[in-house]
Amino acid sequence: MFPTRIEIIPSTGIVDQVRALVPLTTTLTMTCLPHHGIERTMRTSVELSALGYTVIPHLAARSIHDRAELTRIMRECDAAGIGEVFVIGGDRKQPAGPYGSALPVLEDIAQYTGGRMRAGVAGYPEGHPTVAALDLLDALQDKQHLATHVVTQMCFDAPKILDFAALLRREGVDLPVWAGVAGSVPRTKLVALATQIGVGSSLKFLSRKGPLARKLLSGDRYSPHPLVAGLESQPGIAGIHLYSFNNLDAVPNEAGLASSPTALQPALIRGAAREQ
Ligand SMILES: NC(=O)C1=CN([C@@H]2O[C@H](COP(=O)(O)OP(=O)(O)OC[C@H]3O[C@@H](n4cnc5c(N)ncnc54)[C@H](O)[C@@H]3O)[C@@H](O)[C@H]2O)C=CC1
Ligand SMILES: Nc1nc(=O)c2c([nH]1)NC[C@@H]1CN(c3ccc(C(=O)N[C@@H](CCC(=O)O)C(=O)O)cc3)CN21
Repeated sequence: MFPTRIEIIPSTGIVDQVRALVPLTTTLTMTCLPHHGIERTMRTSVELSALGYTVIPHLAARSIHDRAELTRIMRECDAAGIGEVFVIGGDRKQPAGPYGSALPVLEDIAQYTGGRMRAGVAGYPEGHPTVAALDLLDALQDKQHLATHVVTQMCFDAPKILDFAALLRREGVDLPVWAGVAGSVPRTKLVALATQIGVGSSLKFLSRKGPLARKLLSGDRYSPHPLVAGLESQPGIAGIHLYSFNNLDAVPNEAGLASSPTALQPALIRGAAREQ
């Protein structure tokens, strides 16, 4: 089984929800949305870290107000025992401060921490709605000496993720690739979220593709099970980054795990606890 990390959104009440449903040994990654800001990501990360979880805050470059804020964040990470962050450009149209993209944030983090902070960066197996594929590849090549791994944007197609990992190798990017996979969330919610983040067309394409693809989207909930199985059968992927969208509930009994694909999310959440 792949090592698995669970991405959560720092919504109100999430700390109690995580505490109730997710094993303490799990690695969690904490989204940074433009309307939340980084402070909320950091506050929730520090709280969960204090409870004993391994937490990876997302630092959206465009949401950082100034360099002093970044040094504050690094100090908070240090005090909380947080040794890894995920550095992303961010969805804010206009940067709040001096950082327009991930690279200068990675550079400052490396400088402030003497290279001790591990940092993930994003990869796009299906491209990006507004940034050209070559620009994204250039950016990855520029960032790789400061990064420890790549996490892929949500994608619904195993061959596309594997091809992307192979492309990175050919282009000289040797970082481990974690596959970004949507968790078991209600289908209508997934379609809305995928559209919002610019991967809606791949999801719609999937829904027209064939019996297996249709099965993924049939019923009330998306199931990541066939996608994860498709990745597991091939080399090239370091682990699963599960976009849970905070659907951490519905932990079934053990008997349900082997046969029910919708039970995969709880299985992955339990599996995530074995990453360490
Ligand atoms: N994959 C993920 O998990 C997430 C992806 N994003 C999206 O990813 C974009 C790029 O972030 P990274 O992959 O870290 O690339 P990056 O920050 O390394 O930048 C790569 C290229 O995209 C441009 N860019 C970055 N943010 C932009 C924006 N908001 N609008 C227009 N151009 C932008 C940069 O100027 C650069 O040419 C974000 O702006 C956002 O749309 C945001 C949050 C999470
Ligand atoms: N472009 C982009 N931006 C992102 O923020 C992002 C990606 N891509 N790809 C992977 C994940 C998925 N992300 C998301 C996207 C939307 C919600 C979401 O639930 N949005 C709710 C608001 C939640 C809240 O405010 O508490 C919504 O209704 O918009 C969560 C995580 C974060 N990441």
